[in-house]
Amino acid sequence: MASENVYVEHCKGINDLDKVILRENRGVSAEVYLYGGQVTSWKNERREQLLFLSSKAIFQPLKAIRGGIPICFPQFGNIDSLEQHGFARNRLWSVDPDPPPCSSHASARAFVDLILTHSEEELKIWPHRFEFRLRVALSPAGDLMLTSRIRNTNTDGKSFTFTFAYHTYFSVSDISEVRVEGLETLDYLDNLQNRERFTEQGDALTFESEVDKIYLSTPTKIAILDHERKRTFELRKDGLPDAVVWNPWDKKAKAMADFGDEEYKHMLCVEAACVEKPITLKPGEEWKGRQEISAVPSSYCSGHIDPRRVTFTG
Ligand SMILES: O=P(O)(O)OC[C@H]1O[C@@H](O)[C@H](O)[C@@H](O)[C@@H]1O
Repeated sequence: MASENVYVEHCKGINDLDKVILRENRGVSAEVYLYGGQVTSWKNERREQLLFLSSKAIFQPLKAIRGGIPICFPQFGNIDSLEQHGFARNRLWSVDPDPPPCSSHASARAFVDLILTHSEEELKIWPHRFEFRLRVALSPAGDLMLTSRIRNTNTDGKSFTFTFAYHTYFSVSDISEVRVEGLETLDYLDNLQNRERFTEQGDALTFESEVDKIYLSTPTKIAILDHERKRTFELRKDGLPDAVVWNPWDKKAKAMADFGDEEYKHMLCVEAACVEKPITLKPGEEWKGRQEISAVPSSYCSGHIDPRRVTFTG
C-alpha cells in the first residue's frame, strides 16, 4: 500500500470501489477512482464541487461513470471498431506505490499515479501492448493537473495508433448563462452532422441547444465563463490539439438512463483531445498529453482571457 500521508488517502468509495483522495491547503481536494482511472470530484477551498457528476451515475463495472473526467483511450467516439470512447474508462487501474517525483511540480505533494496496461482480454480487441501512466495532481492553489504518458510496449515491432480525450464534465450554474472563449473562428467537425467540417462564428460560444463539436487545432488555453456564479474555468492543455464541446440538451438527456432529465442545464463538457490527427507510436515510443484546470473568480468583465494570468505551469 502506498505510504499514507495527509495529502494522499487510499480508501473505499461508492459500492466499495477503491478511490484516492488528494488534499491540499485550505480544504481543496480531488478524488479519483481506480475504476476507469476516473476523477469524480474536484473541490475548491469553499468545498464547492467544480465537476459535474450525475445523480444517476452508475459506479458499477463495466459501465462508465457519468461525470468527472472519463479517460477516452484508445479511441475517442465511435468511429472505429472499439466500444464508444475505448476501454480505458471501463477497466480497473492500479496504483503505482512508488511513483517518480513530480518534475514540473517540485512542490506537488498531492498526487497519485494510476497505471493501466493491456490485458489478455484487451489484446483480443486491440492487439497492442501498452503502458498508460496517468498522474493526477492537485496543486497547493487547487489547480487539477492530469498527465497521461502512453508507451508502446509491443515486442513484435508493431506501431499502434490511437485517439484520446480527457472527457471533462464542468459543473455550471445554468448552461444558458455560460460562455466559452478561445474557440471562436476555428474549424470544427459537427458530430450532429456526420462530422462535417464547419467554421465557428467570430464570438464566444453560447448554448441554446444540443451541441457536439470537435474543434480543431485549438489554442493552449480555453475559458469557460459561468456568469451566474461569477466563476471562470481555465483549461490549459499540452499535446492535445483538439477540443470537444458537448451538451446533450433535453432530448438526449431523457434518453440517458444514467443522467437526470434536467441535468443538462448544470453541466458542459469541454474535452482536451487528440481526434483529427490520431497518434502513432513505434515500440518504445511514449506520448504525453496534459491538461490543467483552474477555477477563478470571473474578473474578465470584458470577456477576454488575461494572458498574464493564464500560464501553463506544467
Ligand atoms: O455516453 P458516452 O459514451 O459517455 O458519450 C457521451 C458523449 O461524449 C462526447 O464526447 C461525444 O462527442 C458525444 O457524441 C457523446 O454522446
